[in-house]
Amino acid sequence: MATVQQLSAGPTPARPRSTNGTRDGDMDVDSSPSPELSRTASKFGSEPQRGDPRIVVIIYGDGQDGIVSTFAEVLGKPLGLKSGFSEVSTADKGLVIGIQAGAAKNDIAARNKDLVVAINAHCVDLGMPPDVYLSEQCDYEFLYTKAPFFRRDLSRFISFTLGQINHHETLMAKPRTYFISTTFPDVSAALPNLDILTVGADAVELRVDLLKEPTGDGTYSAVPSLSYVGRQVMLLRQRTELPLIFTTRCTRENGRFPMGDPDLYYEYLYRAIQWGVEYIDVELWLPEEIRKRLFEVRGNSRIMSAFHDFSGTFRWPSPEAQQVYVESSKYADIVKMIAIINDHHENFELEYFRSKMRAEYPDSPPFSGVNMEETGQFSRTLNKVFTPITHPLLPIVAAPGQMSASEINTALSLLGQLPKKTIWGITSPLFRSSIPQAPFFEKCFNELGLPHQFAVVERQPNNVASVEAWCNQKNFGGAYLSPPVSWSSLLKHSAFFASLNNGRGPELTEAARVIGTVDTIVVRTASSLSPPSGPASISPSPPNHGTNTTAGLSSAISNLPPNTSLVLDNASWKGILSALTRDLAPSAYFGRSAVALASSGDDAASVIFALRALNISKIYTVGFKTPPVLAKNGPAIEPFNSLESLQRARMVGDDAAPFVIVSALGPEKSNLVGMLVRVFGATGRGSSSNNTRKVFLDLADTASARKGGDPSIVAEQIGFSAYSSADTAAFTTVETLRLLVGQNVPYSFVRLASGRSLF
Ligand SMILES: O=C1C[C@@](O)(C(=O)O)C[C@@H](O)[C@@H]1O
Repeated sequence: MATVQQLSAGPTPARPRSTNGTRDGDMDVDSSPSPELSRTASKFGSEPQRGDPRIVVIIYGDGQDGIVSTFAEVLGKPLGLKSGFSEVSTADKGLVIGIQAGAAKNDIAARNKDLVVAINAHCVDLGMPPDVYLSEQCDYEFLYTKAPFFRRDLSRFISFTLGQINHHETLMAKPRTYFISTTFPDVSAALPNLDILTVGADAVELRVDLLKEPTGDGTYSAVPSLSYVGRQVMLLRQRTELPLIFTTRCTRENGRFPMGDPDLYYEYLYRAIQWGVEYIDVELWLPEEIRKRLFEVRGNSRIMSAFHDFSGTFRWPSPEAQQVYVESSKYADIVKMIAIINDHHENFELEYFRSKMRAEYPDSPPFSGVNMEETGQFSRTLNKVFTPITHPLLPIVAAPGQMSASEINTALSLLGQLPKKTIWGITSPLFRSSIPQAPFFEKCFNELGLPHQFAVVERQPNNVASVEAWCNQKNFGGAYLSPPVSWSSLLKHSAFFASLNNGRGPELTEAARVIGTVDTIVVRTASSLSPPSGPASISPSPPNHGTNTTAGLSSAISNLPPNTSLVLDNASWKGILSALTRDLAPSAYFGRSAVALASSGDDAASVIFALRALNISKIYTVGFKTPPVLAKNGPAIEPFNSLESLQRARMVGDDAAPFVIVSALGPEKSNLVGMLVRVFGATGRGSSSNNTRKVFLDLADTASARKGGDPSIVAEQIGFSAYSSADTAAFTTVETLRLLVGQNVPYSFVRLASGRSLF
């Protein structure tokens, strides 16, 4: 199962090694060989980890003890209240402890940092700032509003700060990443348009130096106060699931943050770490001890070292440029260098610098390097790690020459770097989607300036090999398959697929291999095969296409362009995982048991794979036989094959009773599903000792006619949190788009664009 990331005590969990954009071949899941297939080495970057094992202590304000139970619920732990840190002992392991703010002040400084992690939870409705002493002393600070309350925000905050989720490795393994530099004086203005603004972005930068805090007399404070900034971070995080980048750009580097007092930077940047901001921009000019300290105390946040040269005399081939790179690398998870150039050829000098640094310092962090102004725009199309982008809806561009995602893609396509492809949605007659997919994909492509075409086609119902007609084309750009198809029958029946890679077949991700079915076919070209900042020596072995034959199959002619490889993947398990962890931290699931309902092992496979990623310890199954590859090295599997077995599962102690029920049965089985939900709902809440609501996920198509009532309504009535196929479908679409076109489209945009209300 997922590797356990052990974190050291104190605010400074051990530094996970920077991936440097390289793909790591290790997967902790079942790894029995499938020799006929070449496997893609994909790491569970965003797969849940156990994270920080310390006791979580929530400091709460007067009358705000409700927030302690919400934290406990989200973490899936029982809670206890104490009147000081000195009362917390190892006997409290496994609990979430609440301490009232007044009492916490007495001994927070003397707390045992190896034992507890202190989180100051402050409701901004009660006024800002929070108690200054507590803010300084705590490990992390959670700012929230009571009405509306955003549980997703709390779940993400606590999962991130405790190291249960972290998207950095996944992002660095993407062929290209972008961040949008917001330039609003007050982010409230951005909130209504945030979904559209962030299409194509992998992270959102908050330019703290550009925020304008009104002083009340018609002017603005020279530096926005931490109170103002904290509220802005909170507002942004409540409305976007994307990682944030916290930037205090100085006056010399095109920003407004004064340079007179470097300690001010430490104060703001450290507070951003405490707020659980994912990326912290640390300027290179800051004194080394400040950069070093920030790096050491960064917890799970990642440091983006930043260097800008506006002099016009900076030269990429100079020894100074290399020195800047080396110095930046010392305390960084990403190195960013940005300069004004005078001539177009200097863009090529930057490219040479990029590859030289990669070759000379293969272990240094991923490098983001671009040039400014119009002359430098070419470099913005070539940079692959966190390219800064703008959007027409922003008040100003954050730097001269910034381009939007759409402009970058348009430029790439004009330069022949992003050839027009056809992407297919391959369905079969029985699986026509209730939501028209073509207009949605077209909308995304339009918004992103992608030249591709999208079309939905129907394959023959009993002939999986018929998909090859769309895939074996020169301009094939990838496909999603709904319903998914078994990869083994694809290889068995399709001469084209079997012949790829010299007869070894297409690449197969670990998820697709274990789940057994494929719902996404990704096209990899030689350039997209090598990660953005991986060692220069990595070179993909070009597959030999053309006239390969495999035993028992006639020869197949591949029409794919040379140096092209196909990857069979499965995105749906990620959709399930994301839906299950939207409002709960992964730890709420660790070690618990689950019920999975499906009418076949194929339908259940992605559910089991997702439950396994959540470290579920036991799965009771209904209606299917678990495929052996999934049963191996995973949670214990117990089929409900009699009333007695069901009764037994009901009677186990509360903590062992099923906590999550996932049904992949069709809408015609709603009666049965509702009945089972009632059976397990009757055992009450998550356990006698904690108050986490149980979870029910119904994967039945909500638009189809049901037989019997809606089991989600039943579930909610008896105290479950219920999620539907619409939730998983939107998360799966996010993943599918990421896989097919390499671009991030926010979940909220997907829900909005598919005509559904948000959350
Ligand atoms: O560092 C950068 C890059 C940038 O300066 C640009 O050139 O696009 C824009 C800034 O907002 C960001 O912090």
